[in-house]
Amino acid sequence: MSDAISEAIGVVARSAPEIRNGLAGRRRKTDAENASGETQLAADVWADELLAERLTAIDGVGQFASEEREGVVECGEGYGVTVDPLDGSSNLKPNNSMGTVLGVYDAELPASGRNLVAAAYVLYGPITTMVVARDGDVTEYVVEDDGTRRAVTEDLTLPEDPTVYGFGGRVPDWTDRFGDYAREIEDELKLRYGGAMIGDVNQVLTYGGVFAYPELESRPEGKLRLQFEGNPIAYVVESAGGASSNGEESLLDADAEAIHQRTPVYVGNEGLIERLEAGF
Ligand SMILES: O=P(O)(O)OC[C@H]1O[C@](O)(COP(=O)(O)O)[C@@H](O)[C@@H]1O
Ligand SMILES: [Mg+2]
Ligand SMILES: [Mg+2]
Repeated sequence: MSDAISEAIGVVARSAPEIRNGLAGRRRKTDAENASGETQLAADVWADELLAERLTAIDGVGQFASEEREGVVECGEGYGVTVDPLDGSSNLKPNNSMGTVLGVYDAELPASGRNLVAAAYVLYGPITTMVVARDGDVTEYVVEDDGTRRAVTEDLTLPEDPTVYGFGGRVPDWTDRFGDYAREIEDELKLRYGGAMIGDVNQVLTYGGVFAYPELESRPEGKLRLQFEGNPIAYVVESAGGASSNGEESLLDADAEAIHQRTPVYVGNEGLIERLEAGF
């Protein structure tokens, strides 16, 4: 069974250069909406289909779910695999960073983050990198054009002295308690917000700090999805010595109720997440 975990990580790595190269011709909107009610880009649909085909073919993968498809695909016996095929796809038009997010759950989907056995993401930045968390270790790789990975940072951990923050959502839509927290953080750290969770979280992992897509007045449940985004990113950040929260508890402890359920997401250095929870 554990081979299926490596296989899933390998499939995402090997697909990354292909996904990157296929983006240029797929920047247009389709007429379709995903299960979260967002208009899909041609690239979202294409990356979803490519990853679905390859991940469901792995022996030991029993279920596949994606932000870009309604239901869970049953494909055999074994792990539940989730993907956000393209994270931050509204960045495709202005040609800014985007990512791909993978979660491997040893449980039926939707599943608690405590059932994750691995999580990983690809960052399509100036170079293509991949961060993989497994068995408590986090490794950063450069992904070569042929899809092979070269480790560049082993035992990745958050720097102790945080320097950056990035918070999503419109400021007037923030709740008072999140606004109060943001004001404190603005005094201490430097704003870096790129509009793709993966890019924004990767700089928190690199420089230390905090990323949030918070609860909003108009949408207390926030924007990001627990199964495809919140849990895998929490698993990576916690494995790197940081912390995660939905405002009350670790994202990994949140109840999994529906495959596309949303959640507020707060991840970063432990002290910064503790302060957030203390003010909530
Ligand atoms: O445009 P906003 O409101 O800042 O939202 C940005 C957030 O939405 C997302 O783009 C949602 O992910 P998708 O692009 O996969 O739907 C996150 O990557 C990002 O953190
Ligand atoms: Mg996303
Ligand atoms: Mg997406």
